[in-house]
Amino acid sequence: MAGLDDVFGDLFSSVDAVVLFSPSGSYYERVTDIEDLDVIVVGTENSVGAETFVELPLEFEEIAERIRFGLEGALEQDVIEDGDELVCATSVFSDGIDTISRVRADAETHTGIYDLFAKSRAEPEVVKAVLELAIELGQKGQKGKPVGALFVVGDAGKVMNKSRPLSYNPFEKSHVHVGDPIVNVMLKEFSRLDGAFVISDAGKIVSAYRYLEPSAEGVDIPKGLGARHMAGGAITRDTNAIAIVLSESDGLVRAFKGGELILEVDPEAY
Ligand SMILES: Nc1ncnc2c1ncn2[C@@H]1O[C@H](COP(=O)(O)OP(=O)(O)OP(=O)(O)O)[C@@H](O)[C@H]1O
Ligand SMILES: [Mn+2]
Repeated sequence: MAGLDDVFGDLFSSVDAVVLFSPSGSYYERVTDIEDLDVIVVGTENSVGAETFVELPLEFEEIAERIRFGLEGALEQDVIEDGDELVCATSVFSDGIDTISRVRADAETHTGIYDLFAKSRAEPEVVKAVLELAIELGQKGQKGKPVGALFVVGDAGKVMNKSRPLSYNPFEKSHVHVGDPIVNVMLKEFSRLDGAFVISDAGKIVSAYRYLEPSAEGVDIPKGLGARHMAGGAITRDTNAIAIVLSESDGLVRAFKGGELILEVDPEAY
């Protein structure tokens, strides 16, 4: 008679490391007691004082995202290597760890999502709020029609210096922040109009209707993307901003950083 170990034991054979997502102190200690086992802790803070720690800017709700982000960070920090076999332990249904996934580290599936959040000037929550807004706008469009939008996030002073107004700035004297539901409605409304939104590191809407005039020198973005994407990509080379672009023509949301396309998501997949 086979036991559960015969069936599920494979999950644990020839594992290179165990990745614990936000473990409790006692859980962490029990796992580190196992001989010859590399243990990596991933979480928003290193509350267990782990030797090897990868910081998450957010607790991703979606487990696949949480794991992908954690592993991308671990690869980035060289605490795991391409091809490593990993056991990832995380919580889905309770406060404690209740779910195990066996995952193979794959440097090629690098999405850039770690860089986007963890290595940007803007606050992770701000980056997340803008990304979510762009995805939502991509799903619904504006009054049923597909809509495009360009958000430039972070390093706003420099971005303002490399752009000019296309019209009067409706956010001129306001102190409103992205992520606020009312502000998101305004941003969606204004997305029908031309130009870019400029957002500060802390999420303040600095301006709408900006025409970006970055130098396009050394910018390498995929062929076939138009002026909005070129301007969005180029401003991130000229400044320390990131750009999140919703395409009106193909419906995809793209993020640029350092003049490069680093993330491409289909809003319909969310
Ligand atoms: N330099 C720029 N700064 C700010 N906004 C711009 C700039 N260039 C273009 N846009 C905006 O992008 C809109 C679409 O332009 P275009 O079709 O060339 O871009 P695109 O990259 O093909 O985007 P889409 O995929 O949405 O069509 C323009 O109507 C304008 O609002
Ligand atoms: Mn176009």
